[in-house]
Amino acid sequence: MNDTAVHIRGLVKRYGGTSVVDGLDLDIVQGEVFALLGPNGAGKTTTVEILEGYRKRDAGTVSVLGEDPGRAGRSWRSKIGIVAQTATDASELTVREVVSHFATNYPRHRDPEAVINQVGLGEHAKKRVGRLSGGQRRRVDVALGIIGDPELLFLDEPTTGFDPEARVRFWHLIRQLSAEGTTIVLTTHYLDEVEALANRVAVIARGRLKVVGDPATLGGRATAGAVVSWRENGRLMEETTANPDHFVAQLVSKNSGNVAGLSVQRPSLEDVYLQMIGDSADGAELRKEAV
Ligand SMILES: Nc1ncnc2c1ncn2[C@@H]1O[C@H](COP(=O)(O)OP(=O)(O)OP(=O)(O)O)[C@@H](O)[C@H]1O
Repeated sequence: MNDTAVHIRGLVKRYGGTSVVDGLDLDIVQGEVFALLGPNGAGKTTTVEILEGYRKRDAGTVSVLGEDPGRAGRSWRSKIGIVAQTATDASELTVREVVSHFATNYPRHRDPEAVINQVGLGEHAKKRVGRLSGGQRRRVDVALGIIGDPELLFLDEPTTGFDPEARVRFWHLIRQLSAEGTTIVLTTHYLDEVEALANRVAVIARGRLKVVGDPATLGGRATAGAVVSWRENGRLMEETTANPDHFVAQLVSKNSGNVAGLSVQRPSLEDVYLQMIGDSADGAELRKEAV
């Protein structure tokens, strides 16, 4: 059985002679939550829109659920869910009307009421979409993305504008969809979202793949040196060590089991991501912009 949901080899997209996607290779396995991470303008949305069949490529091979998105038809499209970066237009229709109407596009769709509740809009079902707040309207986008019960769901910066409670609720929904077998391609700038949701993450810069892997171990962060800190006689002490388990055991033993303010910190996903981006030309550009 072919368990590859997305297969990309040598993908190129050019605008005015500049390659904004520049020889990208990626494989996304069925059932995984796969995150795309990269600075503004890295080529993430362009790549995703090619995978969705909404942009033409200039070179390379692309297969999404076994078909070329540039040529695939209606039955393929009905297996794809999309939450695009640009939000749904303000509508005079109510949330319930919009979601129910959208459902009729799909041969096999979820129950509109259940979906409205899942995205946390149950008490706003009778409100016109145009009267919702920005974050609530974004939740309508998510509802429309999942109403067709997609096999593959593209989420392009889905939680922008969400309040913290809505984000946690959204994460719960994504985990639920993933547990049911939906493959999810998530583009986000929130590193905590990547850590909370993604099985694997690809870091893209200037249209090229820099690294792909498990967010927990990306860039060797799980085995990188750790900073152990603690308080001794009222002073803050710090030690960088490649073997924090051993160091902490010694510290605990030396202090008869009582170490004040003990903490062990390994590089965060943000640390390794910024390091990777900083190592590239994009980082140099970002630093230049920041001056
Ligand atoms: N239709 C277009 N015509 C010309 N250039 C374009 C077009 N669409 C995108 N680009 C350029 O391609 C590059 C990649 O854009 P893209 O939207 O894919 O980046 P991104 O990684 O999704 O960025 P962000 O994080 O800001 O959403 C950018 O430099 C952008 O200006």
